[in-house]
Amino acid sequence: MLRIQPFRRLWIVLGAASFGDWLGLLATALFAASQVQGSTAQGAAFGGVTAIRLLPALVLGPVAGVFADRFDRRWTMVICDLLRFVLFASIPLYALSGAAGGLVVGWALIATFLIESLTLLWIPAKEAAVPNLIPRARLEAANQLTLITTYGLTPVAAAIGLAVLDRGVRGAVGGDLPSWAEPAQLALWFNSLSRLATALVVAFGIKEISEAQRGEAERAEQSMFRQFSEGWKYIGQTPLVRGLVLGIFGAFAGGGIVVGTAKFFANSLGAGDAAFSLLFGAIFVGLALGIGLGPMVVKEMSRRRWFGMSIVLASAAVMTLAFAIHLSMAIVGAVLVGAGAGMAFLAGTTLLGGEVADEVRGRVFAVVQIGTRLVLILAIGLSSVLVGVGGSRKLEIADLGLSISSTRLLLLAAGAAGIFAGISAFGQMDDKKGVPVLADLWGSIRGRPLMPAEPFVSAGLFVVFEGGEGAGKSTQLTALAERLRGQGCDVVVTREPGATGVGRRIRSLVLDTSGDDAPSPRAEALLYAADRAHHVATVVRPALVRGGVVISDRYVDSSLAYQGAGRTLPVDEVSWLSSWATGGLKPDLVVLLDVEPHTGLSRVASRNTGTDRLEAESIAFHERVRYAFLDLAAADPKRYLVLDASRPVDEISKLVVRRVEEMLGKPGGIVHPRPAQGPDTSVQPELSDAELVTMEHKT
Ligand SMILES: Nc1ncnc2c1ncn2[C@@H]1O[C@H](COP(=O)(O)OP(=O)(O)O)[C@@H](O)[C@H]1O
Ligand SMILES: Cc1cn([C@H]2C[C@H](O)[C@@H](COP(=O)(O)OP(=O)(O)O)O2)c(=O)[nH]c1=O
Repeated sequence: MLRIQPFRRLWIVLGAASFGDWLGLLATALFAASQVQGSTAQGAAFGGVTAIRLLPALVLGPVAGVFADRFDRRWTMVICDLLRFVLFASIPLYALSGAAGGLVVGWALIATFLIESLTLLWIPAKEAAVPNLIPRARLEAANQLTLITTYGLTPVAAAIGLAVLDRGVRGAVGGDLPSWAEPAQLALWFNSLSRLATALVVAFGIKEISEAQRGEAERAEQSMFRQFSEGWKYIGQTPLVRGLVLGIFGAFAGGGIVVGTAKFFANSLGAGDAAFSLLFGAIFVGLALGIGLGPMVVKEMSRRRWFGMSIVLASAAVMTLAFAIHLSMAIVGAVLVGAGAGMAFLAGTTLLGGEVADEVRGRVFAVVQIGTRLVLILAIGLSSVLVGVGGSRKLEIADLGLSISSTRLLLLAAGAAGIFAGISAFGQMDDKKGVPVLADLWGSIRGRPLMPAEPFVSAGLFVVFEGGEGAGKSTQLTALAERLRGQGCDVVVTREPGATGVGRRIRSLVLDTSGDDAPSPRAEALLYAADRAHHVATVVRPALVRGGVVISDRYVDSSLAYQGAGRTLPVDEVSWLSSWATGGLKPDLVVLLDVEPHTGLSRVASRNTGTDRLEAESIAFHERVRYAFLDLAAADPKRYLVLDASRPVDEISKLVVRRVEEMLGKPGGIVHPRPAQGPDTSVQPELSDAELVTMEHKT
């Protein structure tokens, strides 16, 4: 990642800036703690600072994103940072000037307000710019790096730095610090300088930010108000963005409730302040695990699905907290809450960056940023109030001796609400509709995510004949086709391999070769799959769409039996390959003509057409093939008609015809099987421009 120069530069300066921010936060906290006594006063101080941090969001929030989309993002960032440089430095400078304490505090509050306002303009510009600096496929890794730096490395470094600084300086000067060297002051100096550095680096070192920003012309044309309303329209009308926003807000509301109730929750476990810190630590460990290891676990899973699932995981973990009766349970729950939240955070940021078009990205990020602040603070505030009001009351459930505290009820409710938000977000943005969720998750973890079935509506009937050599497939197939044609059906008779031009060439590659020329087992499997892919795309699907009856001599099961059982390739891999080739198309009916290999092979021999490469295999090979077919039929009996192929031709064909006519005659038609699933070919779907941005530009 760091080999991409503009990104590297941005990462370094942002790391430094984030270090400064954390330093400032910690130092301010230290400072505040030493200044005020008692929980009420601390609460008031907290409230005051919170209000100051919230106010800019309310005032500036609506336009912050328009700024990032309308103006050059590089200059937006540079100007904001230069102003922040001045503002940060002004606080300790003013203090040094010897002004009265009250005035210094007053100016600190005003400067904080201004700095926060600038931050609100700066963040959407930065967030919207980053995706343009990196290839889409690397965006997730970039986000991982940034999130770990911002929430993992720098806060720890800041805490250590502050402790060392404090001790070191105090030790050196023998206890009494000159005022300029107080940690809070030093943090402000550092902050100020890091902002200057960021401004310079962005201005001179990352010109790419301006170059990559598109939509120059229309930015100037549209009025700001128009851009503002279009941004909202885009968010409201694009299911992906709607889902993301909903999910992120849900997650933050849940997180807020957890934070708001944490103190009481620790008490309800009968553990003290140490438990409180442990639980918080556990959440952080979980966050780090989720962000650091999440992508490795789910591998190629659809990021849209991962996002929804992570929110459900975090919320379910919040619910388990409600039932935790022991600290150890609560810690496991807290790790899971963190892991789910971390994964959702990573997936969400990556989706926002990668799938929201450049022109509106700033506005979308602004809404997310400001919305999350509001939701978080509301949730923390409301839940602390609720817990405070209801905390003392405990409902004793009869003889069980269980008690329900309002803390736990709140956690339960938060978890339930989060699950609801996760599921609705999932539904809004699912890019693999119809693919079972748990199977997809399991497949992804094993490195083989399932594939969404190709959109396709079959109006016809797809019948496949399977069986060993000489079982009588061609004979029966011809009989069935004649019968149906006689009834006026649109019948397409086809076969694998070799029904198409491409297929005929593949067929001769795979069957007419021998010795050193013969394809190896894996090559053979791929050749059959290639034939099948082309066959399905050009013959089978079009006929089915038209409403025809397609009758095929062999299909997927032959690969499973011959290449899987016969050649002993892993059957699930062969199956996966076939469903990739066919886009998941399954037959409506498989007629399996079961025959002893001896019988079948002797019929073929008496046909006197010579033997192909597979017919020439050993009897043991053909035995394996036969039992593989029978196993497949046993696993899905409804879809198979297994017939004893040693019976006379007419007897067999009567049974086949009866079954097919039954299927065709049923009012309501045929119940098509659910498509088979194979590998996911659309991991991060490259959306077309039309999907990417659905804003019309009417003049
Ligand atoms: N039920 C049956 N009983 C006896 N012989 C059969 C039967 N079905 C087919 N045959 C004969 O067996 C040979 C192979 O049949 P064919 O339909 O070509 O099998 P496949 O297509 O499965 O290889 C042909 O000569 C055919 O006439
Ligand atoms: C479709 C398919 C066929 N085969 C083999 C089975 C057959 O031996 C051969 C060709 O099948 P087929 O055309 O049915 O030959 P025949 O008319 O002699 O029965 O290809 C596979 O091994 N895998 C496959 O996926």
